[in-house]
Amino acid sequence: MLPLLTSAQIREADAFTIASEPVASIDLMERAARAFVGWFINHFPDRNEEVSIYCGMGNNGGDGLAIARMLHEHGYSHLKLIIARYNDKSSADFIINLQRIQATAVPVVQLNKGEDFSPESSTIIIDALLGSGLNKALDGDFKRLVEHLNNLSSTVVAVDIPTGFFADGEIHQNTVAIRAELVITFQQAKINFLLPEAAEFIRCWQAVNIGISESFTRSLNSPYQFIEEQDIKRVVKPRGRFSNKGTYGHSLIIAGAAKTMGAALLCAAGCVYAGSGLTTACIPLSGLTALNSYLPEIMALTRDGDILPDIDWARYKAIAIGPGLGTGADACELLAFVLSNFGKPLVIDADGINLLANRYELWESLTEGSILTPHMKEFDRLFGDHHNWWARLQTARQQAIKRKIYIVLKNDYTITATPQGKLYFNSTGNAAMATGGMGDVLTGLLTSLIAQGYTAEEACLAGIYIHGKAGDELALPNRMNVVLPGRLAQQLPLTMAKLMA
Ligand SMILES: NC(=O)C1=CN([C@@H]2O[C@H](COP(=O)(O)OP(=O)(O)OC[C@H]3O[C@@H](n4cnc5c(N)ncnc54)[C@H](O)[C@@H]3O)[C@@H](O)[C@H]2O)[C@@H](O)CC1
Ligand SMILES: Nc1ncnc2c1ncn2[C@@H]1O[C@H](COP(=O)(O)OP(=O)(O)O)[C@@H](O)[C@H]1O
Ligand SMILES: [K+]
Repeated sequence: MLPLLTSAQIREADAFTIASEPVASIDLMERAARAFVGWFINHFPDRNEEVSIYCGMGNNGGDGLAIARMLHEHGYSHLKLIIARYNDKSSADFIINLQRIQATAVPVVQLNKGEDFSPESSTIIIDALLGSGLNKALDGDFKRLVEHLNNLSSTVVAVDIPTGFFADGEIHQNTVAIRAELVITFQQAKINFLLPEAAEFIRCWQAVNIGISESFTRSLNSPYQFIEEQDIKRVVKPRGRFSNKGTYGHSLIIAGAAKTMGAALLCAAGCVYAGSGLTTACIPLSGLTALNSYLPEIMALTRDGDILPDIDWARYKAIAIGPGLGTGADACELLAFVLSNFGKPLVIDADGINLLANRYELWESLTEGSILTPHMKEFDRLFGDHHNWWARLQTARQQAIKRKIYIVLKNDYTITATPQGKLYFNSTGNAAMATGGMGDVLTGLLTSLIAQGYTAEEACLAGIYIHGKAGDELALPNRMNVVLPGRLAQQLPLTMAKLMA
């Protein structure tokens, strides 16, 4: 698990590393610049390309100066350095690096307050204007310069953070920040890189290690954590010898309606392919033929109008409710019936969530440890409108703590909020998975893991990781534009086996 830090915590971790390693801050800057240059050279190996490096006067600017010097040493022959002298103070390490670059042949241009910009012909721009020291929205000269740079057709590579983009906290709709093709960021992704508001400013990012103290970083006990493959490998367990279907639990999927049977089928598929020993689907009678022909492995418990199904609660180790269920009175009665009788944590998705949003009294019977898997719209239906993702994160955290539940907020980087107040960001998955029914497969997968004896937290973290990883395995090597949910379900056994190896 990689802890993700706020800007304030990053400053603390930098200071701790400087004092305890010990390393002089100018040498830490040198390390950061070297790490940046390593990646830059890999991506842009042409030494004849015109590169302009825009520097502020703080440490981000100091990095830019060191980067320019190193690129010069690596033979980049068309470098230009532009220093935006918009602040009254410069940092000590900026001044040292300015002296070092002035001893080279790299041309340096100064931009003073209010001054017009000279034409820019470079194909690559390195943005080292402002980094994690950003303390207010851009205005005045910085705003003008960033807008000017964004209007060019050059490729922008940002140092640590695109200038104007806050590393954490709310991103407002009218934010002005550098639009970077690539951000080479120090030590760890910044929290806001993982939220959808980043899409406008960050095409892709790469974190480079600069040796910030890992033990100190962990000791900060950040609520924000980034899931790594090794975390999941530690959790998933291969099937044992002498095991049988009873070893891997019985799951019940309560889903589907006459015209949304597909949701029930996909959810059941996610469940059975993820290894549930037995899977029963509680579906309307009209869907029975479809179920039997799509997945003969699944047993059926049919529903008939508003008559509540006869569920033998003790048989099931895990129950999911919601995909394609509808939001009518029948569905609502059914949800209330399950909530008050099962007595164990549930996985609630889709219409199950919509029903909870409409009937707040149902929350009362929600068992602690249950898992809710809303996408953004379902989340806002449950907890009210949010104007940005940072606010949504805070609500997810508060609600997960208050109700002692797991909230899996689905997105590019799906976020799991836990009753302990952690927010885990998932790193797998891709846009080929943005297809109706994909969430149904995830619900089945989570239910399956619970039936197999994983804890709710293990099921959430491993489930979302495996789901995204299966999507990556299908889409990325074949450059597929779309992956269908049914195909993804079929991939799960292979994805899981690889993680268990
Ligand atoms: N502290 C360290 O040890 C390290 C820092 N590094 C670099 O240092 C950066 C942070 O440096 P700084 O803390 O000096 O901050 P920045 O270089 O991001 O910003 C410089 C100063 O600009 C001013 N400023 C902030 N927002 C502004 C705005 N909207 N308009 C005008 N002025 C504004 C602030 O006074 C701020 O301190 C990181 O992003 C990273 O690039 C790296 O060298 C690695 C090591
Ligand atoms: N761009 C993306 N990157 C990563 N994962 C994605 C992306 N788009 C969709 N997904 C995943 O696909 C699933 C979609 O779920 P959901 O919106 O509930 O779909 P549905 O309700 O149609 O089944 C989620 O698990 C989500 O994380
Ligand atoms: K920057």
